[in-house]
Amino acid sequence: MPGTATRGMLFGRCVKLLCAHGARSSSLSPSVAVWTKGLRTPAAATFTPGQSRAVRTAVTGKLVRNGEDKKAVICIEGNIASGKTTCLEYFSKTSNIEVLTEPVSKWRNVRGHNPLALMYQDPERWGITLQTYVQLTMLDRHLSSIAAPIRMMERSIFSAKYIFVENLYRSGKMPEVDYAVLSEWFDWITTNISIPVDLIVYLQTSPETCHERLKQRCREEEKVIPLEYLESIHQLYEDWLIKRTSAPLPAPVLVIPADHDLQKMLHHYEENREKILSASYL
Ligand SMILES: Nc1ncnc2c1ncn2[C@@H]1O[C@H](COP(=O)(O)OP(=O)(O)O)[C@@H](O)[C@H]1O
Ligand SMILES: Nc1ccn([C@H]2C[C@H](O)[C@@H](COP(=O)(O)O)O2)c(=O)n1
Repeated sequence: MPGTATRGMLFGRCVKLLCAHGARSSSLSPSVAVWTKGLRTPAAATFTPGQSRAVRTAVTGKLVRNGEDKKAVICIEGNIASGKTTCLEYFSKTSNIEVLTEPVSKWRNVRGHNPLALMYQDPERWGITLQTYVQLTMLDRHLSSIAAPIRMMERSIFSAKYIFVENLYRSGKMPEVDYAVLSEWFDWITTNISIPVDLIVYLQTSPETCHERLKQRCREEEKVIPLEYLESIHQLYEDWLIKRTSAPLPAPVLVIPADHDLQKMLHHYEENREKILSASYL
């Protein structure tokens, strides 16, 4: 139909935009890898031996970033200040693992603006702004090329939506129209782009522990966070990853109790090393 863009055309434009942006000035990872739309029929796949970026297809019909779909993806999930960065730091010393922390520095400075601070100051006005940017930067994290065979990420595009956007909306701090627009974006992305996750590691803490660690970390923007905010985030995490009643799980969940002191936590990480890394055999 004249003037009507198909989904494929829309995606083509989207990828071209990302490429152009990456090449120009974006602080997002440059999108230079070859992309392909996964075909529904595996028999129709074309594969050129010896070319690392050869065209590959998937049975799902989703767009796949070539080569990256073979790597294991582990997402470390948990409340604010639960110890995710500390956990990633520990595993960063393991060869074969590339860790990708949450792009918080971008959320604190996008072209001179601080949407994280704005969101905490006035969530009704700035929640959509922050969460739109979080969604983009988390997608960029999921799709970035890495050299190692195992990708360990802090959080995911899934928790951004199922925990933080959901929390803003349910607490009445995000207007319904903002929630609807963010949901449309999220649904489009997850329907059309392959975002594989092999394992979720849930650092399970009490909100009180996080509150203490948050105060200790003393991030300027977060000084206004009350215990009740951490309780809401905790409840949403429990509903998603433990009760499994709220939103789809993108991967199996390994729960690590994380209220313990640092030394004990490092010991727990070591104890769970094999279970965590076994995600790469799946
Ligand atoms: N097991 C622990 N016991 C005490 N403090 C911790 C522990 N793990 C992390 N911390 C401290 O708590 C704060 C938040 O930890 P961090 O790893 O940044 O959490 P997250 O990345 O989940 O927000 C930091 O100051 C960190 O040094
Ligand atoms: N979708 C998201 C993700 C994170 N945040 C906030 C919460 C914290 O203030 C900060 C970083 O989180 P941490 O890694 O310390 O747990 O970003 C958010 O508002 N929305």
